[in-house]
Amino acid sequence: MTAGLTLDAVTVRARGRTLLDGVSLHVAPGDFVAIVGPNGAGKSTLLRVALGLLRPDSGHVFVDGKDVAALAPRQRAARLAWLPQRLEAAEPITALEQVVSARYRFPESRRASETAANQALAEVGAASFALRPITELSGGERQRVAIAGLLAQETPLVLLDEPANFLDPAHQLELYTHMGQLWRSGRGILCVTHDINALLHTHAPGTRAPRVVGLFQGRVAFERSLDAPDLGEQLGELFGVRMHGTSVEGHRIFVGLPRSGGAP
Ligand SMILES: Nc1ncnc2c1ncn2[C@@H]1O[C@H](COP(=O)(O)OP(=O)(O)OP(=O)(O)O)[C@@H](O)[C@H]1O
Repeated sequence: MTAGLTLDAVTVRARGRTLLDGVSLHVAPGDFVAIVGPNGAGKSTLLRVALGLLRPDSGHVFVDGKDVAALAPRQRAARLAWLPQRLEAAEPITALEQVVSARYRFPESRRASETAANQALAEVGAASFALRPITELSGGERQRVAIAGLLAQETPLVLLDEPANFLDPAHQLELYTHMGQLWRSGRGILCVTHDINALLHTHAPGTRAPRVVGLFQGRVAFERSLDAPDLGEQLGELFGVRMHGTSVEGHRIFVGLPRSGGAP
């Protein structure tokens, strides 16, 4: 059995268009894989197919060696947690209730679910609004409640679609630091992001860096370590800009500049 998430030559078509074209990818326990790419490249589609929400037209998705489509909902919930890009309009349940529901797969008492949910809410700094209806929370507060749900689900694989959406800079930093801790605790993390620089918060300089996969028009354009010398060049190609790398406190950060070198 191959542990983790495997996409094997996955192709997805919709309305006569190819959204993913022969994508192969493996996220093992203890891997942090960031997916980057222009708008419409197929990043969210890749996550949806990995979760079994979308069936590939060809190719396969395996979770711990089993076809994701063959997993019962509880089995899937035991292995994969997902933070979607857009949080759906919700019922006015409390934040605590939402996080408790993320534990439905556990055969445990209500009290045990609430204890775990309260702990997860505290970890993301959301304890103070645990009893407020989620429909009354700000975008960033709701995002933190959703992240608490991910933590409470306690899965070996965590799939994130632009997790820093709506978060202010302090909470973005906290979020990526937290994801780095989850990664080092042995989880496999697949994270779609537009902010390559936010990834530096996942690890200390000189320690193992996340892998970065560039997606372009449904195909894998490159796969590199975040500290690869030519990553700026690859990112520049991907986004059609110049990516200037500069060092800050031992981390390399990237600044996008126009190709011509003139003013934007
Ligand atoms: N159900 C669908 N039917 C037809 N086209 C779709 C469908 N879902 C997505 N698409 C198209 O597939 C392409 C990839 O969409 P996807 O949401 O995966 O992109 P993305 O890389 O996540 O983009 P963004 O950075 O803007 O979030 C887009 O052009 C989108 O319009």
